[in-house]
Amino acid sequence: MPRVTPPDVDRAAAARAAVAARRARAAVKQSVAARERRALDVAESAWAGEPTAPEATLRVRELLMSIPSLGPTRADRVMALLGIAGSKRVGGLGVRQRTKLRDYLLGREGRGQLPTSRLVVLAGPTAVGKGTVSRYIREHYPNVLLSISATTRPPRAGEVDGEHYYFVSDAEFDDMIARGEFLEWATVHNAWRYGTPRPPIDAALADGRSVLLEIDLQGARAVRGAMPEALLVFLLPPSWEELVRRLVGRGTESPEEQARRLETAKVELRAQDEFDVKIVNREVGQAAAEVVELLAVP
Ligand SMILES: Nc1ncnc2c1ncn2[C@@H]1O[C@H](COP(=O)(O)OP(=O)(O)OP(=O)(O)O)[C@@H](O)[C@H]1O
Ligand SMILES: Nc1nc2c(ncn2[C@@H]2O[C@H](COP(=O)(O)O)[C@@H](O)[C@H]2O)c(=O)[nH]1
Repeated sequence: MPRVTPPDVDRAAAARAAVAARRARAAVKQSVAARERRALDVAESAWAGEPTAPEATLRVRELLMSIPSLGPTRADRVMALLGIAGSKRVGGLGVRQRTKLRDYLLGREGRGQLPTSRLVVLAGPTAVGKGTVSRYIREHYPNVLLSISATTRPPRAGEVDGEHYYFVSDAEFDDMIARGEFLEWATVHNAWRYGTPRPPIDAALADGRSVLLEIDLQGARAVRGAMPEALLVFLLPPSWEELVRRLVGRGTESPEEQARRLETAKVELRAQDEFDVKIVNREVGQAAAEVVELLAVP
């Protein structure tokens, strides 16, 4: 039997402590995984059983908070991202919300495979400030990847090709459609065509980087169809009167065009509940910060 000298005793104790710590960490991990699995089981049995069953009457917030790493703040944030109101009960969720919650809980189970990036789509009525908020993000958050659309509209003063848009001819736009290069495209305000090039988005997401698109309502709907995992954000004005003030104050449209856009805006505002998250653009910096926060995967 080898003699154990004092330094060896220290080393042996340290090794035993390290093994114990590893085991404790593994046990904690297992119990977290078990509680995540349990949260999913509770949700599934709520949806399979009676609406009055205890699982069904449980609030989604409480269900989420049964997961050890989710405190009240993170649970609220997850609910906002999933588009679930704070008061909702598990059994009261609609089909789409159930799918989102299920995907979220399933994603947590295999945390290793959970995506680290996200596609966020920012849309909203004309003149609400989509362009202004996007510009603010471009200037103040250089790490955010903003998709650059192609458009057949001519550049405005100060706009740079390849930075604000890819300014292309009608024929070039047709070619891009034919080559299947767009994630979505649309004719906006009955005037020019705009499209989101898909290859840079696929590359960024595969690389673990989130991407922000600032597009119109038709585009947002098309993205939802093509990539249901995208997060759709609707930018709202503080009031209808303020929206009119912004459109008229911008002074880039004729009175006839303003009237036409305001009619479209009424239709667009009615679509707000199709979106996962709503942000009111009261102050540009604040709205931009809220959008940027959504680009991080919780
Ligand atoms: N938070 C805000 N407070 C006050 N004015 C704002 C705010 N955000 C934007 N604006 C102003 O509102 C006007 C419209 O903004 P912007 O052009 O960004 O809208 P948009 O949603 O991109 O419009 P469109 O879809 O018609 O291109 C601009 O004059 C802009 O300076
Ligand atoms: N469907 C898409 N809409 C887009 C895209 N890029 C921009 N837009 C929207 O167009 C209008 C007008 O933009 P403007 O810069 O000419 O004022 C605005 O609502 C944008 O959100 C796109 O790729 N697809």
